Amino acid sequence: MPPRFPSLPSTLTPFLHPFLLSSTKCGGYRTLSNTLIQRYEALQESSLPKEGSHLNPPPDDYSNTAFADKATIVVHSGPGGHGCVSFLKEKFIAAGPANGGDGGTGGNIYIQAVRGLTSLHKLARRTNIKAGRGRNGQGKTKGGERGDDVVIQVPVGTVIRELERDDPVAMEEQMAKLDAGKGEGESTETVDGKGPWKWSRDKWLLYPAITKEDIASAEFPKLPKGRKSMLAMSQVKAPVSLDLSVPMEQPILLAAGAVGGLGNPHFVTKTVPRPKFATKGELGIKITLELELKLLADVGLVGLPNAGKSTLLRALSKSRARVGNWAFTTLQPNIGTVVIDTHHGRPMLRSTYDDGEPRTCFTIADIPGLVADAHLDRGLGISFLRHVERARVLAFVIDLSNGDVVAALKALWREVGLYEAMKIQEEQDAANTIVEWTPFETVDDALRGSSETIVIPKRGPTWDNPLGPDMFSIADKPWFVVATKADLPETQEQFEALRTYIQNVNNDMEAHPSEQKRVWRQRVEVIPVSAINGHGVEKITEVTVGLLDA
Ligand SMILES: Nc1nc2c(ncn2[C@@H]2O[C@H](COP(=O)(O)OP(=O)(O)OP(=O)(O)O)[C@@H](O)[C@H]2O)c(=O)[nH]1
Ligand SMILES: [Mg+2]
Repeated sequence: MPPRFPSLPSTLTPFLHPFLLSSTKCGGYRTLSNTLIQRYEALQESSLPKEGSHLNPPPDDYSNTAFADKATIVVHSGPGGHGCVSFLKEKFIAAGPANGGDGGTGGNIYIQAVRGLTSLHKLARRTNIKAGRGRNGQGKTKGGERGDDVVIQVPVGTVIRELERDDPVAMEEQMAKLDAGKGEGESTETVDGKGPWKWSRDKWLLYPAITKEDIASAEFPKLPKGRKSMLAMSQVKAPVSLDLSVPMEQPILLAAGAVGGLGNPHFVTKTVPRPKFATKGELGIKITLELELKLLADVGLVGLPNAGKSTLLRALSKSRARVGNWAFTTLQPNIGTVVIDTHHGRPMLRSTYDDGEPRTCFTIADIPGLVADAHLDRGLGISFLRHVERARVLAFVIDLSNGDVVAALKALWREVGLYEAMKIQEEQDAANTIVEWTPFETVDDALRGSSETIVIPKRGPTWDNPLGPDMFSIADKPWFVVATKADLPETQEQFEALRTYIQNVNNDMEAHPSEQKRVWRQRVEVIPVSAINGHGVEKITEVTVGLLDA
């Protein structure tokens, strides 16, 4: 068929600007006036933004988005402040009563999943996170101030697992229990060994002017047991294992600050009216945690290398992802935020989260290009596919100027499908693992080599085990196709081929490109865009919001 309008170049622009070629009632084509054609052609010629603009940047105009999806941190709750040894000093009182204040409680460590964060890179840089120490008690029965709390904010979709815990108070309690079990009625006081006194030197704070004789003759009271603050009751149960998949209104307590020491008035007895000692504050808890961001972004851009994913991200957001006319420009994910409500006037689109709260933005992840056999770890392989698995909606970015588009889409789905099949197999293997172990209880056992076989049953993720195998399906995710580089010549046929193919998939006349059985069954959209000009990209926002709200 001859071109419908011979004077126009055969690019896809007609379907980006269909009004230019709309047919009239009588079936013929509306004749465009010469001036309109001229303007249109001028638009065509100057259609590529000049090099150096935001959407067609030189390769060195980029900023690396700091991104990390894993972090290991050590959190320390604050140690308690020391109790104070002090005595009232008044003009006519020679030896005033004890009035040392208690030490302040150490700061707590909280954790909270919030919307708006997209990466763990800030946490990955900070290995140790410490809450403030409680202040020491002071004279005149003045208690020490509390230590500063720390709230660790993580993106929604973070899974937290405890690797190691050092809780001195709990350890002490355990030891005390063991001791109590050994000799009934025996005192649990620690014996320093050297002196005649029954006290653990590192637990007590002594008056600076105390003499050896004082110590030797002093009746030290029973050492207070390792104490915990009331807050410790509401601490997350050890070992910590959390799957923070929804935003939290209130942070939760990971590690409570340790209690402060007791001031000397606590130790006043008839025999010791002016105790020259107080206790030190307890030590805080130290927990090593492994954080992993399971949900990467709302939308993941899946495409072959050089398809135009990073340019598309630039067109949709303020991202300065690196763009270059070669494969593998992008080596790690760039996350961009698409703002749909700037809080100036009416929002561009109305959208809400599952909990009814209005959505003001969504995130897009531009990930490295996918090559054939990526599931066998070619190209950036598995690391790339791991990111695909984590997006809520997938946008397949197809370059209309680069050969057979239907084949490109099928190749992308094939890789994703193969990866998924491999992952499911791996997880099933892991889930059915048989662990053999030999609990030698007696020497006889060891000699006979008796062993016990434990089969760990297949389990899905639960609150206790959020890292349990999850039988996810990538083909189950909502998806759409972005046909990009529509400004280039000879792309219209490719777009038509792609549209026809997707229509057939939508009408069940073609198999789903993933060739999986359980697939997302709703209407798949094909959106033509020219990302480099920013044309047609609003439709992507509209479709994405529709899918996220569904
Ligand atoms: N004409 C035209 N060129 C485009 C368009 N989008 C991207 N390009 C060009 O295509 C090339 C590759 O773009 P990128 O955005 O870096 O592609 P990518 O998919 O991120 O590439 P990798 O990160 O390597 O996978 C660049 O030279 C872009 O200027 C478009 O809509 N029209
Ligand atoms: Mg890129």
